[in-house]
Amino acid sequence: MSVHAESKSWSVPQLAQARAAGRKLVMLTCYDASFARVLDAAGIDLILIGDSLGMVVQGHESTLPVQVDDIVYHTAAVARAAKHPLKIADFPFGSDGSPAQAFAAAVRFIQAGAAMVKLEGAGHKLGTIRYLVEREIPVCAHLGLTPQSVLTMGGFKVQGREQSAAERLQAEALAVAEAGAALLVLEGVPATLAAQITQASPIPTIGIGAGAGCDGQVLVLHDLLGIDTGHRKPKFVKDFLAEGGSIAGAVHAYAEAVRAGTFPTMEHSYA
Ligand SMILES: Nc1nc(=O)c2c([nH]1)NC[C@@H]1CN(c3ccc(C(=O)N[C@@H](CCC(=O)O)C(=O)O)cc3)CN21
Ligand SMILES: CC(C)C(=O)C(=O)O
Ligand SMILES: [Mg+2]
Repeated sequence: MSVHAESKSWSVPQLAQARAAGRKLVMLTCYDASFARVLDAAGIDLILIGDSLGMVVQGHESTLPVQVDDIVYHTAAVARAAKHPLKIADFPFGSDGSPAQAFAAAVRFIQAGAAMVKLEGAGHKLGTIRYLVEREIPVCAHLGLTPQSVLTMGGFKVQGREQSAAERLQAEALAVAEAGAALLVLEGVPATLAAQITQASPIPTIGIGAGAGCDGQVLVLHDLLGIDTGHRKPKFVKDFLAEGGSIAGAVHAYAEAVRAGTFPTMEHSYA
């Protein structure tokens, strides 16, 4: 039996309560049971079974080859071991193209142990968010640098730098909340813009490369452990293993830094 830093299990309504109480939300990606035990014991609030597994576990150049079966498999492994964190399963590319298709995948994610599902984008995805929420499936939105848009973006590029793009992002953030999303990941967005979006947002925001003004932070687990995944390292990545001294210590150091507001600094953000 592991010793848990937090004894409670997270529920979706508690996300808004944490935000109202001024408590930062600490999220990490995780793909297997052994690491899930470490994250659970360290008191991580939210675990994302991210489609980033395509790059850090499967060795692909992008997240595009990931399948629904892969997310189901890894969600089940994580859910067996992590009891307290809220588990969020990431829709892989092409699995959320229509509301009915997304619903079928979401049911598999929930039955594998997820409590929430995450999808990239707004636009036609707003209808899908509404469709899932009406069917009692909690949804996390994801805007800004959406890695599944790598082909149209022409690479993993910071989003919202021009005024028109910033305004579009602000409108999308309000729209996903209006459609029923309960959480919003902001990735690869200038820190000032992410802070403005967070202030205007009716739902909590989680940043990755979006500055310290968000309501919480997320990182890819392998990045926090300083593992060379063979891909270009984004500016927002910080190796916590050096200061943490061990894998559990690194996860702990990350959680403490997010809660204290000492991570990220501008060194790990975009101006
Ligand atoms: N290990 C890992 N960490 C991640 O954060 C991550 C993945 N994999 N795979 C899926 C996506 C891809 N991500 C990425 C990948 C690269 C950059 C990157 O190199 N960005 C440039 C931005 C340049 C600019 O537009 O100014 C950078 O210099 O940080 C950002 C996000 C985030 N996600
Ligand atoms: C980087 C996070 C937000 C993600 O979507 C993933 O890990 O797949
Ligand atoms: Mg993802």
